[in-house]
Amino acid sequence: MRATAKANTNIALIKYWGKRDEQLFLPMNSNLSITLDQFSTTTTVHIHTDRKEDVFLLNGQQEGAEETRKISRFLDIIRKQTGGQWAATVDSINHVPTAAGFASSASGFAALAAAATKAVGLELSEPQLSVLARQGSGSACRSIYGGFVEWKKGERKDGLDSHAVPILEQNEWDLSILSVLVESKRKKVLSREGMKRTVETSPFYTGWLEAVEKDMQLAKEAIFQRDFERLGMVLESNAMKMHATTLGANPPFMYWQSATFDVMEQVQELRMQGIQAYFTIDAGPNVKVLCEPHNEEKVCQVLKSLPTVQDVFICHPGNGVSYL
Ligand SMILES: O=C(O)C[C@@](O)(CF)CCOP(=O)(O)OP(=O)(O)O
Repeated sequence: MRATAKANTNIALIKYWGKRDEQLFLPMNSNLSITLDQFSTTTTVHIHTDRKEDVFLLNGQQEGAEETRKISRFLDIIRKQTGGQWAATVDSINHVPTAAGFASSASGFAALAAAATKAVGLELSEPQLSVLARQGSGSACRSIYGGFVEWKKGERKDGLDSHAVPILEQNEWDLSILSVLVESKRKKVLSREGMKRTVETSPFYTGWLEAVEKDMQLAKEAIFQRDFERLGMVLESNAMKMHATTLGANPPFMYWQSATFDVMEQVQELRMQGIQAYFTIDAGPNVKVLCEPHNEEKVCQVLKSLPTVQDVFICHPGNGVSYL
């Protein structure tokens, strides 16, 4: 038995930042993303009943014990549902620009959830698939759907109501998402560690939780009204608030590096010139700049001209998980 699935990565516009349950990957707040049409993972899962050990191949190379254990822990969730004794060979290819600092855990676990359940004949609904992908990496639950996606935080302790739901299909509103790769000087604090430390030690975290629900409401209204300026203002403000929380953590940390500031300032300069562009930043120095398609070339050319920008990748809203 085998199956292949493809999932695109996604960019959060309203951030998932903090867990209320570390084991089940349950978020403190609802959040919102755009699934991209680039940066995908294609995963093939082969099922073996004559073997006990899982094998994990990433971009053609067999991964070591630590990475394979993460995959096995995830597959154990499915094994518990199917009951059967089986092992898997997981063969994943990440289609992300080489040396690009873009997280592929979102597309990786979404593709794995889809391919593995298909391979063992476990028919899940999209919400159930999203609940499963979430347990690999929280943001992966959003990549099950395309376009604009909301991850509802849910209230249940078992997390069955904490999954993504589609807000707008990718062909209902075209935007340009420019992924800006900047020089990266130091090892970043991984998002899982970053949000844990922030929740546990930052006095600014309660302010984040008070503000994010309002940001969600404003962002959804702007999306339904196709109001790019209003969406841009709230997504940029939300990213700033998320990163502000890390400054109050103990020990404090900051994801931004000098090149990050160069891009932020350039985006604000573009707005001074009347070009609507807004930025968001995740757990690293790279910046994602959003603009309307008619400004895409101009914004891309200006960003590429910055000496500390290494590359710019143009994306648009993409589709959800698919089976090949
Ligand atoms: O994507 C967002 O909403 C915001 C972030 O990217 C900001 F950095 C966090 C993503 O966290 P993820 O990698 O999903 O964590 P996991 O559940 O611990 O695997």
